[in-house]
Amino acid sequence: MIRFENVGLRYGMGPEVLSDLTFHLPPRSFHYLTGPSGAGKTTLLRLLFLSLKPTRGLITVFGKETTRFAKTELPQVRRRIGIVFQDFRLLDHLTTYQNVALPYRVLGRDESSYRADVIDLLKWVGLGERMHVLPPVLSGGEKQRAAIARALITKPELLLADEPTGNVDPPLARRLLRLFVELNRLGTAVLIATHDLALMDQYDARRLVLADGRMEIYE
Ligand SMILES: Nc1ncnc2c1ncn2[C@@H]1O[C@H](COP(=O)(O)OP(=O)(O)OP(=O)(O)O)[C@@H](O)[C@H]1O
Repeated sequence: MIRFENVGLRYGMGPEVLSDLTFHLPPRSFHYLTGPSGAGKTTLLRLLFLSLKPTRGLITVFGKETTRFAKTELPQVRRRIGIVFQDFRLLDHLTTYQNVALPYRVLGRDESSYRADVIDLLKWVGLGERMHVLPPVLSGGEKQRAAIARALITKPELLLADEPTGNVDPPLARRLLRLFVELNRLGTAVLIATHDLALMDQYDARRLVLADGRMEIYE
C-alpha cells in the first residue's frame, strides 16, 4: 500500500533527519513507530501523509510514485489516509459533530447523506453525548477521540496517529488502543507513533524503530 525505498529527508540545508528508509506498509497491517525524541517520527508521518517531499529516494502510495501525483490529486489521496495530529487541530468555533463532518462539508455533500455516519462514528469513539459541544469544553481525552473520529470519517485505508496516548491517563490510553485494534480488525491499516512502552506491551505489533536517522524493523 505504501512503500519507501532509500528515502532521505533533510530540512533546508540541515543534516539528514531520515536516511535510507526502506519499508513497506501492507494493507490491513498494524505498526508502531517509535524512537527517541527528535528521531524523526513526526517527520516520517508527514512524509506518509504527503505533506513533505523526500529529498531523495522513492515513496509509492496506493501504487503510484508520489512525484507523479498532480497537486490537484493530493486531497483525494489524503482522504484515503486519516491522520490524528499531536495537537488535534480541531476548530474551536465548530461543534464536535461539525468538526467530524467537516471533510464532507468541504466536499459539498448534502448533510442528509453523512449525518448518520457522523453520529455512529461519534458513538463508536464514546462521544455520543458530547457531539454538540465546542472543543474548548472537551477534556484532553475527548479531544483526542474527536480528532480520531474526524480522521476516520472518510473511511481511510490507513490511519496515522502521532502520540495518541501522550496526553491521557493509562485507562484511557488502553481504551484508545482498543479502538485502534478494533479499527484494524475492521480492515484499516494503522500506524501509531508513540513513546509509550506500556502501550506497546499491551498489543503486540511490528515496530518501526527510528534512531540516528535510520530505521530498524522488529517483527
Ligand atoms: N520544520 C522543521 N525545520 C527544521 N528542522 C525540523 C523541522 N521539523 C523537525 N525538525 C528537526 O527534525 C528532527 C526530527 O524531528 P521530529 O519532530 O520529526 O522528531 P520526533 O521523533 O517526532 O520527535 P518527538 O518525539 O519529540 O515528537 C529534529 O531534530 C527536529 O529538530
